[in-house]
Amino acid sequence: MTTAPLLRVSGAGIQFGGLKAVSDVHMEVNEGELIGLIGPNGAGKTTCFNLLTGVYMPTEGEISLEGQRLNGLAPFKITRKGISRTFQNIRLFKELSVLDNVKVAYHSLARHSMFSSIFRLPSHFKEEREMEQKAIEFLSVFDLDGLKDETAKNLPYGQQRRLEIARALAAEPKLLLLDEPAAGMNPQETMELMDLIAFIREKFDLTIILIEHDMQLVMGICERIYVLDHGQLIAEGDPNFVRNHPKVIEAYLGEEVDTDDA
Ligand SMILES: Nc1ncnc2c1ncn2[C@@H]1O[C@H](COP(=O)(O)OP(=O)(O)OP(=O)(O)O)[C@@H](O)[C@H]1O
Repeated sequence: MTTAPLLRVSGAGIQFGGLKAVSDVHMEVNEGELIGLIGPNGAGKTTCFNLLTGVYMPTEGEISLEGQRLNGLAPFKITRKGISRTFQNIRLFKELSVLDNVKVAYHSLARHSMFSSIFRLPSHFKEEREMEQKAIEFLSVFDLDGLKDETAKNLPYGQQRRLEIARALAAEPKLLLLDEPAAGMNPQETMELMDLIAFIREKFDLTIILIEHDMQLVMGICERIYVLDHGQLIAEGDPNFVRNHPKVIEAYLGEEVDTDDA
């Protein structure tokens, strides 16, 4: 018996004016997979994430999650359906506490009504308490619970990156999209982050797509990799297949890249 993929991207693309930033992309991602999305600068990786999360509406093709079409849905609706993400440039509420950053993400899913919030009904307080408890649990996974009252902007860079992932997870996604989560981290932080990604994938039953420039890192943890160049998929397969693919080698020529075994 074959099971349907969690995410299916069929010929998706987007055109900005005369520029086809992404074109005819096909992807099938199964539940539980950890997938790499790589490609040279400007290849269209972030644009793909923007298509998957409703930031941009595809001008061609179709995107579906668990068989449900996502084209045209607003980003918050797509989050509710189960896709959340982090950004290449960290996007936190910098003036809020670490805890509040995670709680804000919960609020987008909260069941309590505007009525119960405005009139401060018991159900409102109960849900608030539960939310806070859950937020602290999330923070502890990322070793940030001890910093819950710290203002987000005061965290060192590596911890801000981890907080961003915690926040994305608070939306209880099925599919987590990580856009260069290790950008700006030192090698030690990067190693720790990769362990953390492997850990949260198991703990929260996640499917993950990871954009990352560090090839060694991608090759080390991803089972399958999609490679984009000039907005088009040029290769897809396991790390070994991809690192030896002539089109991939050609696309990366001129870029400093280390494809040695991780
Ligand atoms: N809103 C937009 N309007 C016009 N062009 C855009 C827009 N968003 C992306 N592009 C173009 O689409 C192409 C792909 O950009 P994208 O940021 O997706 O690449 P990338 O692979 O993520 O690059 P990098 O690795 O440098 O982050 C680029 O040529 C970019 O200029």
